[in-house]
Amino acid sequence: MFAKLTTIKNPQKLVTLCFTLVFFGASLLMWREGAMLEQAYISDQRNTLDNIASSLDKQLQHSVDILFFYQQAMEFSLDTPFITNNTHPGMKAFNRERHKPWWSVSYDQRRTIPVFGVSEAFVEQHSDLMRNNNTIDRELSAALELSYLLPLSRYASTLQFNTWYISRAGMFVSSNGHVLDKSLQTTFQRMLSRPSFARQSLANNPGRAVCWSYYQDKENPEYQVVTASIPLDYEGHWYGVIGMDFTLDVLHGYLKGIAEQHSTTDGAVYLLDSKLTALTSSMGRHGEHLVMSPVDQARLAQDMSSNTVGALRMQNRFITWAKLDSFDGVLIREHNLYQGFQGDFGHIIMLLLFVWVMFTVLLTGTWYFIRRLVINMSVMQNTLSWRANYDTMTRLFNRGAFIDQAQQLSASCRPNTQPFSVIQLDLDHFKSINDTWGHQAGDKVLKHVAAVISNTVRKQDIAGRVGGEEFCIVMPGASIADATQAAERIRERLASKPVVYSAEVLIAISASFGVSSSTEKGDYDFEHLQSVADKRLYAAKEGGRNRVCAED
Ligand SMILES: Nc1nc2c(ncn2[C@@H]2O[C@H](COP(=O)(O)OP(=O)(O)OP(=O)(O)O)[C@@H](O)[C@H]2O)c(=O)[nH]1
Repeated sequence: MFAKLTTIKNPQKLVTLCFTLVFFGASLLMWREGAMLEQAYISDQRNTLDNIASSLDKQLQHSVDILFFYQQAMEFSLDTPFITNNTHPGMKAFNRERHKPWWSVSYDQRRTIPVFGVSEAFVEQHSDLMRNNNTIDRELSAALELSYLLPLSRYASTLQFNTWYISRAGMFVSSNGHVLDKSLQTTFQRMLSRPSFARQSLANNPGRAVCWSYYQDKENPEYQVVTASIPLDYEGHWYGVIGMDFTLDVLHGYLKGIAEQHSTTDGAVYLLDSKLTALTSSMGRHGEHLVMSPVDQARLAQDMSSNTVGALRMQNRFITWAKLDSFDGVLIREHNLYQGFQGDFGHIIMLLLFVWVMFTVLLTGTWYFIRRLVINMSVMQNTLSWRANYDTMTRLFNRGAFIDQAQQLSASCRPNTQPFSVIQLDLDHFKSINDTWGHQAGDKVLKHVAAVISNTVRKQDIAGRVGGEEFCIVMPGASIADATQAAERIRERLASKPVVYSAEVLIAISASFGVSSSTEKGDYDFEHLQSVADKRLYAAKEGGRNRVCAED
């Protein structure tokens, strides 16, 4: 195992790979933690908004229940009126006033709110209006009974700002009352034009359900209300509409209060109508703080088409939404990134991020340190292994490694009887170079000789320094003649050029060569071939040096 590891070519790459795996593994775990926290955050946000929506729903439903109570009271009155003929004081007053452009009838000044009305001519001008003399006494009776009940609504803890009844016979009752002057006609006209009235016709609301609408007065833009309205029908005839107005101020105050109750002051809660227009919010009377692009609105609408509560991330904002049961709209809560980080979940995420950054820094530091260590070890190992095989001065194989290589080569040539030759080389009078110019000069000569050998032999040949000033070359595929020629070339190159030791000192050198080959006797024993070459080298020395001897 260790041996395998030591032969890995790029241990630093392996270290980097291991650290990368650890980094990605740990980051994945952190990311998973973060994703789980995000889910918990989303559920928390949803629950909070769901609670707010339920509270608002409860309040609105309570108001709507009161609206139904008024409707039933008026239906009961239509069924069993207390005014049954024209002799009744209320009827007498109505008959006196009905032709005036504006009028009021009140039954008991202390307890009731007056019933206000417009003229006969006004009624005739409007296609939606109709004053039926056969039913007007019943309707007036019902309106007067409602005027008894409406002052009580202030004791019910509801959100409404104004409760009213508008009759198609040209009269109305409003819990906020009215001044008896010509503005009454304008008020009546405005009430007719509001969607809360128009949407309650038999054609527009065949199911006779509660209708929610938003209204902003064109002449007085500050007057903005959300209205719940229900029709008043009796014996198949549509008499009028009972409604409740909730001003944006009231709704804003309610949202603000409830948001504070749920400790959600760090994020705004908005009330949106069915067209996803923000009506009001916990931040301000209007919903103008909410900025939603058409794309965001489309995403929200799509999400809302299949759920009643949900959450969406929009750029750097987080939106939770909940549909309201009683109101045809939606409540949304907006949290920006900064607000998100302020809460408990934000703190945990920050801590997680901090741990991840610290871990990454430590891991990077450790990776750098270990990588450097491994690189240094690898360089040291390579140097040691090179030194085990090579001669540091000449950069040729050292004696041991050369003999190993030469034996392997001769063994590989033997099966095919491929020629295999050996050249043994010894510098002439090298001692006198050392003695004359010093050991440094001798070393330079040895390097020069090694360079000449390396540049002269072929790629497949191997050269080594086998003694002090002794070299050996093995040549696979070379016959005795080829090897002799090669030895001759080396000899000539050495003898023809002196070694430049310094500017003034040129050292003339020569060498003697002994050559042997398997082509002589079919002998592939390297040691034997080397000893033959050695003997011939001595013969060359004996014969006067600076020569090649290739035979006995
Ligand atoms: N500078 C240097 N000298 C070396 C090194 N190794 C061996 N020598 C010297 O090489 C010389 C070899 O001398 P000898 O064996 O007498 O041979 P020679 O002087 O070349 O004479 P012949 O071989 O007979 O021509 C010795 O003086 C060694 O000290 C070396 O690495 N560097």
